[in-house]
Amino acid sequence: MSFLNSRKIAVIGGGSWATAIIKILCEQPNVQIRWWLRSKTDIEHIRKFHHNPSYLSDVYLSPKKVKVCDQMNDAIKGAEYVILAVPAAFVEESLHGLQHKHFKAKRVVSAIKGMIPGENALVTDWIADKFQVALADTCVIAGPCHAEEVALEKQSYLTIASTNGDTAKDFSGLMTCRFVTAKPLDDLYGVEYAAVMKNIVALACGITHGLGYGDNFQAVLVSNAMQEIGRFVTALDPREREMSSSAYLGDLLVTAYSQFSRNRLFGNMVGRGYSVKAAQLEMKMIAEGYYATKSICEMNKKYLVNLPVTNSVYRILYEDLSPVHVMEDLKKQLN
Ligand SMILES: NC(=O)C1=CN([C@@H]2O[C@H](COP(=O)(O)OP(=O)(O)OC[C@H]3O[C@@H](n4cnc5c(N)ncnc54)[C@H](OP(=O)(O)O)[C@@H]3O)[C@@H](O)[C@H]2O)C=CC1
Ligand SMILES: O=C(CO)COP(=O)(O)O
Repeated sequence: MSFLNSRKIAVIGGGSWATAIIKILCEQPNVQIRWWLRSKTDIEHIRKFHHNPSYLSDVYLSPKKVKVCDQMNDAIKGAEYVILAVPAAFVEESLHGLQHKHFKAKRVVSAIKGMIPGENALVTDWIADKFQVALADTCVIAGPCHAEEVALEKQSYLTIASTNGDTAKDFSGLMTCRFVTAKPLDDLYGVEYAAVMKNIVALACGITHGLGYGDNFQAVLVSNAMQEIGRFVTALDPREREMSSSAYLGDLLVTAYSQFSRNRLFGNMVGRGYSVKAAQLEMKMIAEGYYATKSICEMNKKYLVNLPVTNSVYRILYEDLSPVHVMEDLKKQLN
């Protein structure tokens, strides 16, 4: 396959998910990936040794398919798809200096399960607004999938959601390989909000686990939380959707129960008595649910949906209330 015929993809972000996505894409015979990451030392290391020293360092990154770039412009120039894989809180800073013209004739893929803090915007909405990209030229990568399991080539499923069926189908093809099955779906908002909210639930699961609650309680917490996510998503974007499918329930389950979940780990530290600041300092990785909790609670001032789990996490993380007391209170609201 010549360079001219290859699929050109830019990946923005140097963390575990960006590294895993590149591994998946490299399974395609005909891709050329340009990868922007902010760390100059990581860039140098990847150029020399073809592994990311900071995240998923076992993953081999073929130099035939992957070119690392320290300039954002070089990464996105000529790309058909631009995949955003930095935590939501750093999207604005990472894309600083880019304008509408840089996104012309490109489709933007959000691999992010978070909201732009301060603006309380979904990443696809924010991109559409800020860079005048048509919403139909955006899509999201969702579904229950931890980067660490991709690195181990454990069978995984992804959902590619877009309002544009052709984009969802085409990009699903690029994300399907020996160990990943990606399926298209047309519910962009529902999938994106569910992916944001499941992180908050995983924080709650971590907190209760850290406090000493067991599996019996967590099952009740997760099933109540699933109803909560359904209520919120329906209030914002009412339509028929199968909430028990893997893009919604599946992602909630893996994040709530997996040893690899950053959000669960963060919550667990808070439940065991770490302050929020100390837990953040302890973790190199980012727990999106921390930011999402604030965004969803602020948004909900308008929608007034009953969100007992999200409100409880907010009270612990942002009002500095005792996790013990907040969970005692939550217990009375579950069924
Ligand atoms: N990891 C996973 O399994 C999955 C993650 N996602 C989503 O992917 C997105 C990216 O997360 P993930 O790859 O896991 O992140 P990680 O927690 O693995 O890595 C953190 C990333 O954030 C960057 N970062 C940290 N602080 C800053 C800062 N102040 N300014 C700019 N960048 C900073 C790091 O860059 P540096 O190394 O230079 O510090 C690194 O790229 C999130 O929205 C997450 O929800 C979605 C599905 C699965
Ligand atoms: O979204 C994920 C798995 O589907 C990753 O969740 P964490 O960020 O909690 O690790």
